[in-house]
Amino acid sequence: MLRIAVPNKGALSEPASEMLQEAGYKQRKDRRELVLVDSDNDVEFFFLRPRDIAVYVGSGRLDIGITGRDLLLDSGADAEEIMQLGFAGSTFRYATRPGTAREVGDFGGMTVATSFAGLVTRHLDDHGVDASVVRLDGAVETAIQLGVAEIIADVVETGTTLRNAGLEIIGEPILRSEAVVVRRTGEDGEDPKVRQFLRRMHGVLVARRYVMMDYDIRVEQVERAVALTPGLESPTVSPLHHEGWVAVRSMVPSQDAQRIMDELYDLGARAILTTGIHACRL
Ligand SMILES: Nc1ncnc2c1ncn2[C@@H]1O[C@H](COP(=O)(O)OP(=O)(O)OP(=O)(O)O)[C@@H](O)[C@H]1O
Ligand SMILES: O=P(O)(O)OC[C@H]1O[C@H](OP(=O)(O)OP(=O)(O)O)[C@H](O)[C@@H]1O
Ligand SMILES: [Mg+2]
Repeated sequence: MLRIAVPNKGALSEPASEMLQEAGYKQRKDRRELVLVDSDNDVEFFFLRPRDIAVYVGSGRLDIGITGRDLLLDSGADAEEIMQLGFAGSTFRYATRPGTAREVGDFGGMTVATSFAGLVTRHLDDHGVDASVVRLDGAVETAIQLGVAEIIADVVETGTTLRNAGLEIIGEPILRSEAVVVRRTGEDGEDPKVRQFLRRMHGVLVARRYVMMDYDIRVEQVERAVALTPGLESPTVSPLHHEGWVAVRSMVPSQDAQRIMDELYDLGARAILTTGIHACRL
């Protein structure tokens, strides 16, 4: 049975469970459930604190886990990223009150407050900066107001939290993060259960990002139309009863679908339809 760690709280929890559900796995109905066996799929889910997931996986107690890249790197656990999941995207950045510092090189002798002490300590060392790091559990923005630190390092999505606290971002992102699947470093990449899990998750990503597009077009225009809808491998072109016309079927990125429909229409395509993809294996 494949043993998978899933975030039980926070920004990663709901989107991770939604994605697993779309991939056909059973998910918990009650947030207090800690372990869930999905015997149909031969999988056991362990709902754990996001910060602890890389530690469990790195210790070899669990096969794989879903966590944030920032949490994985902060943990220093013996685990590595094997797939990007495209949600909980954020940057990890330094911020301070205007006028305090302009770049990491100015932090010498100052104190940096963060919930990601591992990441920050490493980043300061890499830049040869001698600053102290104070580890806090969350809401680190307030550390500056209360005089605990001059600088903070925290997760930034829209930047609203920092703006509301009167802080400004300093320098380039320390890293760009998103939800990822992790596995113990150097584990066998060919484990069929893990491969199947990753294929299912990849199927969800593709189903979310693409729609199926169908249209009818005159034979003379097929090449130009197909250039607009090349699909992932090659579009299906079938004869129509109406002579001189063909039907084309192809996957297109959802975000481009309306523009492509307009362009196909201008080429003379008609009966242009898009339908959602429920699930897929490529
Ligand atoms: N606003 C956000 N947008 C995108 N990702 C976020 C956001 N806040 C946190 N994350 C991501 O969620 C993970 C942190 O999860 P964690 O549960 O520890 O914090 P949280 O979501 O802020 O919950 P908590 O309420 O416990 O602080 C990290 O990978 C982080 O990058
Ligand atoms: O850039 P923004 O869109 O404002 O989002 C980023 C904020 O969201 C998270 O905080 P959360 O609300 O989870 O509170 P926390 O500090 O207690 O973790 C994160 O820690 C940042 O503070
Ligand atoms: Mg938080």
